[in-house]
Amino acid sequence: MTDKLWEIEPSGPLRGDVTVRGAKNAVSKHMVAAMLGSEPSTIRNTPDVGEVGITAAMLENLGTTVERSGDEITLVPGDVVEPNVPKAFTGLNRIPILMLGPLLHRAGEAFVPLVGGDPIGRRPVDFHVDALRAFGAEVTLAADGIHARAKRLVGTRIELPYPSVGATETVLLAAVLAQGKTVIRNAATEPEITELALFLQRMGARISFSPDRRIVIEGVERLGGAQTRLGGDRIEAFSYLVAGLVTGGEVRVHGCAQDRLVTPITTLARMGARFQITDDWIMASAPEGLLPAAVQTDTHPGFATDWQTPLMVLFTQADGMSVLHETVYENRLAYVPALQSMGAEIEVYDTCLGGPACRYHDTGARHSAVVRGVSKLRGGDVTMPDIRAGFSAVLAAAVAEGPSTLRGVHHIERGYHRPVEQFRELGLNLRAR
Ligand SMILES: CC(=O)N[C@H]1[C@@H](OP(=O)(O)OP(=O)(O)OC[C@H]2O[C@@H](n3ccc(=O)[nH]c3=O)[C@H](O)[C@@H]2O)O[C@H](CO)[C@@H](O)[C@@H]1O
Ligand SMILES: C=C(OP(=O)(O)O)C(=O)O
Repeated sequence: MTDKLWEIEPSGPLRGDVTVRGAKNAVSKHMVAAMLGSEPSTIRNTPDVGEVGITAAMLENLGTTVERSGDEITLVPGDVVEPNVPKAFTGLNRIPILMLGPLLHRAGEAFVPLVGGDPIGRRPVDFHVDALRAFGAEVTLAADGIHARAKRLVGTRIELPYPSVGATETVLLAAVLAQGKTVIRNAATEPEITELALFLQRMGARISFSPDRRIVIEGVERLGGAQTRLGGDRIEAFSYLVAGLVTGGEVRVHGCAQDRLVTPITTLARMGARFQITDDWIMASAPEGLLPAAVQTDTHPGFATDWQTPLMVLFTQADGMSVLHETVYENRLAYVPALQSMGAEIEVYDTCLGGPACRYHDTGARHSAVVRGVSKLRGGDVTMPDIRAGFSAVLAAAVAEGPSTLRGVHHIERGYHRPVEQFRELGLNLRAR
């Protein structure tokens, strides 16, 4: 495949305003939830990203009508539901696995092809499969995907081995129309989970959050439609704040509430960033330079794994040795060689540095990094391996001396809202070809 490429010239400090919309993952998951309703649903503040097109095409194939108008998406569930997600969608994103529960409710059977998403670890779907079996579904794993069948899902008790975001969503989407009560223990608590649960509650679901990562769902007979406006993408918001800091500039991010960024704002403040925060925007600058830090990624409310890649580039510009311990995905540091090729002084280790041992100690996975700053980065010719690593490559190119060529731009376009326009507005000398 010939992919688009971006050419980036040194541009100096990035300054200005960026507005973020709902997150790519949140939009897709609300679209899947809308399949459960017997009336239309509308989602507002949706971004222009490749992910939405992929999910919309899947839903259209299953019999849901998807209408887009500006930042609004309306979903009209069809009377007849096609239970098979076409194999043409194999590997395009991770959303099909979330469709199993809704398809079982609507059609009594389902097939979803193998899911993809970013190549940042093994990313098995065993928690999803085990959960659906606990609801009484007959699930068969095939070489090309997953088949499932169930006359009626029945509420159950599920303890997730790890607070997986996707598996928690699978359980929510299966439980809301299941017969009886479902209790999820060790559930994920990311803001996207809350946002999805609120949407389902508007559709008529009975969901309560209990202490200690427990969610209780009482199944109902029918869900209606709902309308919502998505909260701003916390990954994108953080990434643009870092774009300002790493280049010695100052970016003001609109559209993402402070409560979605509590942990990383404090991380950046400890590194020397100064913040101005209002109800409408957040702005960060570091006029006196940046200090190093030790950060460990974690489930919410910890420091999210998706914030890790821009932080790594920021570490290269902090004055001293920083440490990063990635505990969510075993292979999320796979992009480091690209930064090294641009002059970043980063060493990766298979031990758990800068925090307690995680699931990956003793596995040989190279999931910790030590970063020496301040490094002079030089322009490079880099292929983006995934969405968040793609953004980090843009940041490295923005800081580098000399021009850079970035390939694999479709990764960024899968999830960032109009990135070329946003970066150009901030003053980045970016040519898209
Ligand atoms: C489409 C989407 O929403 N993607 C997000 C979602 O991914 P996703 O939902 O795929 O991530 P999970 O929270 O499920 O994964 C967390 C960990 O659990 C493991 N696991 C998960 C499920 C399973 O059945 N078995 C298993 O072992 C994964 O390999 C990983 O090590 O949450 C991640 C963690 O916040 C984010 O980085 C992704 O951007
Ligand atoms: C890992 C991500 O996405 P996905 O799960 O869709 O691969 C991400 O958004 O950072």
